[in-house]
Amino acid sequence: MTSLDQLQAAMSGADVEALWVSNPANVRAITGFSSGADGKVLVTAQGATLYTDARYTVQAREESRVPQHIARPPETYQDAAGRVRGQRVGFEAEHLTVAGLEALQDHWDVTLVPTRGLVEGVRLIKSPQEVQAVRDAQALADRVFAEVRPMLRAGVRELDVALALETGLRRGGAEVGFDVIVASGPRGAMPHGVASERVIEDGDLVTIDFGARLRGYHSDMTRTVAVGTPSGEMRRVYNAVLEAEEAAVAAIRPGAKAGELDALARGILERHGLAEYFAHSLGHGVGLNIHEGPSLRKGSEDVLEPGMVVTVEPGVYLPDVGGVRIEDLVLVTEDGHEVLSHTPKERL
Ligand SMILES: CSCC[C@H](N)C(=O)N1CCC[C@H]1C(=O)O
Repeated sequence: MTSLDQLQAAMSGADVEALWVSNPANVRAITGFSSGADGKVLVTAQGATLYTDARYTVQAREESRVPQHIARPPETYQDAAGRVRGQRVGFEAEHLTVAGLEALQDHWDVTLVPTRGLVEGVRLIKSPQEVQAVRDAQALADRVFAEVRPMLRAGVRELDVALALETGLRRGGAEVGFDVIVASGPRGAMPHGVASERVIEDGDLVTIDFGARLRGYHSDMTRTVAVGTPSGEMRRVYNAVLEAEEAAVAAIRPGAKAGELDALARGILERHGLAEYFAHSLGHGVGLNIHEGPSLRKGSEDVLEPGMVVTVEPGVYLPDVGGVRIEDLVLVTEDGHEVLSHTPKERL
């Protein structure tokens, strides 16, 4: 759903006449072809061509918004060579492998120019259809969380909670967006504590971070829930994280500077003496990739615009003790924001 016109304008700004796109999500963004990992795109002033192989003839015809050329290397490169001879051709420096670059050098009579973030820049602002896909993915995740919430009790393995979430997402027609994080008790100190065999205990806080992928688009949400009564220390941590999260969400609007949102959340945790345990950024954009721009991190100069979809997910991680993270998925609107994740947050 990426606008080709916008991409061609970005290419001009980067002083390239053509662009060789190898990043799977970028291939999908330009063409709609869902097997982006088995495709490449050549964008020129005339338009875009999807290159993929004969396993995808029918699928590419059904899905792609741009003309397709079915071939395998080296024929792929030979066909593209004729379209770009003598030009300045950009390649995606952050994604093309060394072998991939060598293949271009071997087959093309062009000036190859490393580029960064051209397609990603266009992907920052979601179209209405893209927003709908993220919205639908999150609505499914909210429904699945509500179904699974009653099983969060002492005696249940983290793995079984993850399996129930995964099954719910799959039954709902989605893929599992990323490895489900279920981090209970002391494991909560691991921001990426994917579900383990640990058995949840009475008094644990359990951090659950999961998302659906629907029509290629992700959702992302974290809730930390109490099983029984957690310690006073962990309840204080929970309430501090909740305060930081709610304040940062409330500050989301067009023109907000991503670095300042991070600083706002970090400042609240600082007041609670917890900033040193906030071990990651405040959030990130979400779309075809679970992590994409804009970046809501310390020092980020990204500025929010309507149509961006971002997470707000402060966390505090106390080694050997436990952790808390609370995350909402938020759409930046013309006059502020809309929270897309509707799962209630516990008050401890
Ligand atoms: C591996 S995908 C993780 C999704 C999660 N919501 C997330 O983005 N984070 C959890 C810890 C911080 C943040 C991250 O930067 O990975």
